[in-house]
Amino acid sequence: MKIVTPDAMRKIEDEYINGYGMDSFALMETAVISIMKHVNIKDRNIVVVCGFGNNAGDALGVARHLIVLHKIVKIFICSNGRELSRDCIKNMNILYKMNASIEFIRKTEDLNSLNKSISESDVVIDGLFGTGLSRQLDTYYTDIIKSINTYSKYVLSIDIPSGMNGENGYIMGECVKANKTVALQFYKKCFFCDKAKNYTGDVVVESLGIPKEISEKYDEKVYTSDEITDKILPKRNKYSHKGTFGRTTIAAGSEKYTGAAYIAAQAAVKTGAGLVTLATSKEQVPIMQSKLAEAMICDYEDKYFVEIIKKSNVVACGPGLDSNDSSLKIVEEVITNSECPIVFDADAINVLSAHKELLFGRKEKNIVLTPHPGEMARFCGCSIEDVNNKRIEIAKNTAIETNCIIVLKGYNTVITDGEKIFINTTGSSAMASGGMGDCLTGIVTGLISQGLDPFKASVLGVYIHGFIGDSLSKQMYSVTATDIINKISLYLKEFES
Ligand SMILES: NC(=O)C1=CN([C@@H]2O[C@H](COP(=O)(O)OP(=O)(O)OC[C@H]3O[C@@H](n4cnc5c(N)ncnc54)[C@H](OP(=O)(O)O)[C@@H]3O)[C@@H](O)[C@H]2O)[C@@H](O)CC1
Ligand SMILES: [K+]
Repeated sequence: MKIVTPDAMRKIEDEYINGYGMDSFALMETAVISIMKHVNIKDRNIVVVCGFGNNAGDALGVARHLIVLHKIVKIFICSNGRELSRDCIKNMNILYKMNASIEFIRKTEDLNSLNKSISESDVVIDGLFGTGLSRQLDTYYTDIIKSINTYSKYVLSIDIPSGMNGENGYIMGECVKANKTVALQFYKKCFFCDKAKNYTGDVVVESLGIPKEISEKYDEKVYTSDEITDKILPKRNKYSHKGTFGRTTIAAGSEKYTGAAYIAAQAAVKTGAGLVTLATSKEQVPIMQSKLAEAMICDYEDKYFVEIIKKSNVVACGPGLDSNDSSLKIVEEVITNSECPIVFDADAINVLSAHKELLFGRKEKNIVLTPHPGEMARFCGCSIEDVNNKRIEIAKNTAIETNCIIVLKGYNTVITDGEKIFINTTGSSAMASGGMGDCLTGIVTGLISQGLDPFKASVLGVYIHGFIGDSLSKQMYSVTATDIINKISLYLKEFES
């Protein structure tokens, strides 16, 4: 699904109303009806907190429907003297005719009534600000938001939790902590920023029926990954043989780290890569030979290592490497001897941070870097906090700068080729365990090996990795990389075209 900025949303709405002749109040009523689906019919006492724009207009429409359903509804308008939007006034006038309870919050003392009503309510409908919030809130508004957060039992936010900047997720002084956010028509970009989940609660998107040709015109090329993950895995032809599914080399492991190489190689095997060779350190060879039944093993010093890279359809490099000179040599060998796609992970990315020039001058955009925020920060020369605050921008700029595909891991992994951006929606903290990144590298590599282009393989690989984790975590308290590996081929069936 598409993800939009407030600016794009405004343009889409404007074109629909002013270009196509859609009635703005009818559009607001569509929003109202879709928000109503998320109000628990058992709730009796409802407080509706409104600002003065169209977010408030939506909230007033919701209030009207709730009154019709015989709910006890208290409406608070928090406009701080500002004139209400046209459609907001329309809804308010209908409410006056219906003898609805409407109070204006004008001064600090008025907050007492708001606090009391909220504490007696089952649910608060938050219609203070939506996509229109553009600057820091003053104390008039931060006090109202504090009241909601202090006294409410349950909050349903309309479009965006009030106080969150729809573009970058910044908290503009204070922000409503919603239990659920009903986003209108599209996900808003802010939902995928660091810590947004603490404020949005569960997010649901409700369609307003805006025609696709309008939204495509203002496409900012940011999507959730389910936009392309459905049925993109090619069907396995019954006449295929192991060569059909590609030759994969995994350059992983060092004297120091053992498990990562095994996990990455085994994940590639289980994803369906045809012929997998693990190149590893000399000390690891006998151990890996006994552990990996379906992969061939060689060591980095072997002359076979370069030969196999040259013959490969995809190479993965990095899991369990060390960040020393011998790792640099391995990374150089991988890059200089291959035209095929490469997936660089872990210490290979750390090595490349100091040797970005190795990434330049490739004919095709077929290198995938899969950093976690720490590796991304090192690669970009910024702090982890910077990365977390601007995940989408940093991933995109790095993709443009390096001509690589970037998979910035973490909650809502960002996958971008510098043009399109996909944000992953699968996976959870149940998967926060060692080896998960190595497993992901193996899955992405295994998908590329079978002919998927590196960008699609990255989007699908991240999605499947989290999807399996989510499914397993319904029955398991924590999920390990081995749990995922054991289930990959079973779950991949669901993604077959
Ligand atoms: N898109 C769609 O298709 C549909 C959208 N709909 C709904 O409309 C919502 C957007 O409505 P909106 O544009 O009227 O803005 P809203 O969020 O109500 O804010 C109100 C005003 O606040 C102001 N303001 C900004 N910062 C401020 C601050 N710090 N402190 C004080 N004031 C501040 C700013 O005005 P300014 O002061 O800049 O003139 C702004 O205009 C959207 O989220 C959705 O719920 C649906 O009805 C139907 C279809
Ligand atoms: K809101």
